[in-house]
Amino acid sequence: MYKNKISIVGTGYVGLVSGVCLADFGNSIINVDIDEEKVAKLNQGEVPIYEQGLKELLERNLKDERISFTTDSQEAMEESEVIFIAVGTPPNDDGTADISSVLKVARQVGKYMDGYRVVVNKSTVPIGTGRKVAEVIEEELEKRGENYNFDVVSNPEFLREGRAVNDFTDPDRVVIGTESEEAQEIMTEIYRPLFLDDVPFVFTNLETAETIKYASNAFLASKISFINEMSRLCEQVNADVNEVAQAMGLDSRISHRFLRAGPGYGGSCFPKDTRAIVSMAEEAGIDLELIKTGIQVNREQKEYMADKIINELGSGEEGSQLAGMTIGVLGLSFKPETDDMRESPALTILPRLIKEGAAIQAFDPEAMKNAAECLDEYERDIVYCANEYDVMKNVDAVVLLTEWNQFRRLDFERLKRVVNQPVFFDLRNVYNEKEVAPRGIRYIGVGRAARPAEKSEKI
Ligand SMILES: NC(=O)c1ccc[n+]([C@@H]2O[C@H](COP(=O)([O-])OP(=O)(O)OC[C@H]3O[C@@H](n4cnc5c(N)ncnc54)[C@H](O)[C@@H]3O)[C@@H](O)[C@H]2O)c1
Ligand SMILES: O=c1ccn([C@@H]2O[C@H](COP(=O)(O)OP(=O)(O)O[C@H]3O[C@H](CO)[C@@H](O)[C@H](O)[C@H]3O)[C@@H](O)[C@H]2O)c(=O)[nH]1
Repeated sequence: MYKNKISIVGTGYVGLVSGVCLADFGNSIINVDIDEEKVAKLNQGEVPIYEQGLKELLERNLKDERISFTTDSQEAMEESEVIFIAVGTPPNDDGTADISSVLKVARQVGKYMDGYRVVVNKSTVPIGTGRKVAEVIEEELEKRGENYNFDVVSNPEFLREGRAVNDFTDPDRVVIGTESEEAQEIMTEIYRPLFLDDVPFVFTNLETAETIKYASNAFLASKISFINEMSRLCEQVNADVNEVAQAMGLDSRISHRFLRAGPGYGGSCFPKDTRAIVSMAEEAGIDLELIKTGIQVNREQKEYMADKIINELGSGEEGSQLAGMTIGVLGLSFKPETDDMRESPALTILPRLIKEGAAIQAFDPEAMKNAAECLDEYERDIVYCANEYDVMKNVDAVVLLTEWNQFRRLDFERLKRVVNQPVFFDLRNVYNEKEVAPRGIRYIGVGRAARPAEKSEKI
């Protein structure tokens, strides 16, 4: 049985969730970060991100002393035979992934290791990075005149924000890319509860594992762009995209998952990883046309949603279409159950509405602090409200932007009483025209059948 300590460098979504969950699997974890404040809070059991179930799991494993947090990477790396790299790989301006933090950690491994080490890349890194990590470690060892043995493993992470603990502890697969049998055995021990639970393990080489991560994200992102493009067609031909997606999904080769039309995908992964795979393919002389088009469709979809609102409500006067109007916005994060605003459709749609003269009243259960930071240049145009019904007060339209559970059962009678104009844009197709329109509220979804002519006049 594998007994040594494991270092996990990085305490973001991936590093922290991996650390806490692997501790819960019975491993002894040292979680390292350069952020002193974060480390101090984590040692007190405070979780800096909003993630279901994480706090309870952290508290339990801190109490049982299976996990600790530190800024001292040297001590952590000296004490651990296995070192996970889970630091950020943000996009450079040209779309390529910035792997400087990953290589920095690799350099530290080379500096501090004092025996055999398994270095596990959990960050999403360009194909070939595993080999670079090995080179950097070799360089450092050479400088020291040492010749310790080590293996590099690619172990990409597939968790979703908001469901991270669940995804980590009940994954569809675990991918382990390494040519070393010893490292493979150690990795299997670390994930032993999943291995025993018959979770599929994919053992492959470094490059294949790195490619699996990008290919998976690019496929899912393209699937969303596909249905979003279909939604535009549906609007023109009196079809309903929800029904189309549902029926398509009944074909098990297609599956209905990730086939929900909406305002476009956001978040820290799909936008960044699709751009990165396109860049790395270009470097390899390959033009990923399909993925490039998916990215373009997604960019357009966010604008298309803003156009939808402006065209429906606007005066026709370019630049001041929405002058004097107030629009209520429900949800700001890129998806429910997270406070993450990265690449959220709200960051495209709200500025467009404001530029056309609208004032915004908005509410999000978790993301308002982050939203206020991201949208600080529009500070004077956005009022952040206490709840969904305050958002609706005296507005000229309500826009459902993120499908938080509490927005899935709105009191439309109350909405009608407090709004100035009863217009409801449902950008996540949570409702449908049949249930909303009979209450005297104009309903506009995404890719839904065009309304009958007599109902389509503006109110
Ligand atoms: N967020 C997700 O849902 C998700 C899912 C799968 C994969 N990924 C990938 O995992 C990686 C990490 O993503 P994240 O969302 O956890 O990032 P994040 O930005 O939330 O966290 C990164 C953490 O690493 C720390 N850090 C940076 N440099 C460091 C260093 N040299 N030493 C120690 N700590 C350092 C930062 O302080 C930060 O706490 C990325 O490559 C990302 O693409 C993310
Ligand atoms: O049918 C769908 C499904 C998702 N989305 C949008 O797609 C984005 C991403 O959603 P989701 O995949 O749930 O969130 P992430 O946390 O970004 O997770 C993705 O990115 C992670 C980081 O790489 C991967 O680990 C996960 O497997 C992958 O799902 C969000 O804006 C969603 O609103 C849709 O519009 N329609």
